[in-house]
Amino acid sequence: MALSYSVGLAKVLHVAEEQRRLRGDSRELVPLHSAVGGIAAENVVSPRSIPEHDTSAMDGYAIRSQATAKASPDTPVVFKVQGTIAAGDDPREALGQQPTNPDTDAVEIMTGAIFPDGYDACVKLETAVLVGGGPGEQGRHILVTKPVEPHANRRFAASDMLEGDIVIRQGDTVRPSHILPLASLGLDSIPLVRKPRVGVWSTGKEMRNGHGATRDANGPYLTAALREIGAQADFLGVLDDDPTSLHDRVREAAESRKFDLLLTSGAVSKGKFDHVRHVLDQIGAEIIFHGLAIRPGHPVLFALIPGNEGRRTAFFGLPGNPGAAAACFRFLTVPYLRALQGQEAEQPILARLLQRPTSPDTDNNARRSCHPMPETDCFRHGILPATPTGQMIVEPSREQSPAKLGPFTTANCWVHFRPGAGAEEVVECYPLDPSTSFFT
Ligand SMILES: Nc1nc2c(c(=O)[nH]1)N[C@H]1C(S)=C(S)[C@@H](COP(=O)(O)OP(=O)(O)OC[C@H]3O[C@@H](n4cnc5c(N)ncnc54)[C@H](O)[C@@H]3O)O[C@H]1N2
Ligand code: MOO
Repeated sequence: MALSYSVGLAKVLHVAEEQRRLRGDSRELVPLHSAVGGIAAENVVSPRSIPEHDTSAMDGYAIRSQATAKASPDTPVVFKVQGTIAAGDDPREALGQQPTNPDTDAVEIMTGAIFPDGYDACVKLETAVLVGGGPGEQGRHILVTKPVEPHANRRFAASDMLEGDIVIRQGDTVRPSHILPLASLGLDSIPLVRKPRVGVWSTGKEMRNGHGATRDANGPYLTAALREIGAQADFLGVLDDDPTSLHDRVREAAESRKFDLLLTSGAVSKGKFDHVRHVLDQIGAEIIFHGLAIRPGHPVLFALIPGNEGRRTAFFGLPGNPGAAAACFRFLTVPYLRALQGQEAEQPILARLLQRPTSPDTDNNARRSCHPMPETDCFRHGILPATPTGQMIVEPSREQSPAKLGPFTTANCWVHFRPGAGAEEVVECYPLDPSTSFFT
C-alpha cells in the first residue's frame, strides 16, 4: 500500500526543514529594483516614521486658518505673500531671515513642501485670488473669500507609516507594490533568502532521437516554473535511457555542491528503461518514498543523495507524463521549496464543483476523473472564474489525461480532491502557477 499524500508531504516538509537548518544563514542583500519575486529573509521594519515633516497636500498658500474665520466674498481676508517654499526646501532657508506674521502673511507653498512654523493650513492656488505682483513678484497679496478649515490640505508628520511598522514579513514574496513603501522609507536594498539552486534533467531517448515526435515539455516547464517562484534553476539537459550516464550525472551534480535540489522527470515507473530508482540505490541515496497514493503521479520518488562531507542533496524523481510531472511539482516540489525558504504553507481557496449534465463521452471522462477515490488524493486542473457575485465555483477541465496538455492553455487552477471527496464536496483550489494569485 503506497503512502498517503499527507504522509508523503509531511516527509517532504521535514526534509525541507532539516535542509533549511543546514543551509544556515543564507541571506543576501538585494537592491530593491531586483528584489521582486525574492523571499524576505526577515521582517523588514520601518526605520523611521513618514512623512518626516508636516507637508502641504496642494500647491497654494500657507496661511493661519484662524485668521480667515470671518472671510466672505464681501469681506475677504487679505494676506501679503512672503516668499515661496518648494518641495525639498528648508522653510527657514527659503524664507530667509525676515520673520513673517501668520495673521497677515501667507507663504506660497508647493505640494510636498514643509509647512513653515506658525501656519496651519494651505489655501489652494485656485481658491485664492491673487492681486498685485509684477516684476520680481514683489507686493503680491491674496484674497481669501471663505473660512479655511483648520489644517486644510496639511499632511501630518508620521501619518503614513510609523517607525517600527512591519513593511514586509519574513517569508513574504516581494511584489512590485512592496517597493513603493520600502523605497519611500529610504531603504535601497532588502535581505532576501538566497535563491535555492535547482538542477533539472529530462529523461528519455524519445526526446533525443526524434522518433515518435516526443518533445521535451517537462524540462522547459520545470525550469521556467522554478524561476518563476524565485529559484535559480539550471536545465542540465535531456538524458537518454542509459543508467550509467544517469548515475554519473546525478552523482557529479550531488558532489558539486552547486545545487540545493535536483529534479528529474521520467523513468521512475516500472518499465525496462525506468532507471532512476536503481541508480539512486547504487549511489547510496536514502529513498524517502517511491510511490504515493495520488493521481496523477503515483510513481513519484523523493530521496536524499549523499555528497561530500556528509552533505546530502534532495532529489525529486517526477513522473514522465507531463501532467503528472506538473501535479507532483505543484503539490510536492513547490511546498518543499517554500519550506526550505521559510515560507508558510499555501492556503487553498475553497470552491464548489460546477455540476454539469453528463452524457457525451467527454463528460463521462470528466466525471470519472472527479469521482471519489478512497484513500487517494487527486489533483485535477480546472477553471476557477472570477464570478460577478463572488461565488467560488470551479470547473475541472474535461480532459484530465496526464499525457494531454491542451487544457493547460485554459486552466487557471489545480483542484485537490481529498481521499473520498465527492462531486458534492467543497474542494481546495490553488493557482495553477504558484507565483500567481486568483486575486491579482
Ligand atoms: N506497468 C506500469 N506502467 C506504468 C505505471 C505503472 O504503475 N505500472 N505508471 C504509469 C504512470 S501513472 C506514469 S505517470 C508513467 C510514468 O512513468 P515514468 O516516470 O517512468 O515516465 P516515462 O516512462 O519515462 O515516460 C512516460 C511518458 O511521458 C513522456 N515523457 C517523459 N518525459 C517527458 C518530457 N520531458 N516531456 C514530454 N513527455 C515526456 C514519455 O515519452 C512517455 O510517453 O508510467 C505509467 N506506466
Ligand atoms: O502519474 Mo501517471 O498517469 O498518474 O501520469
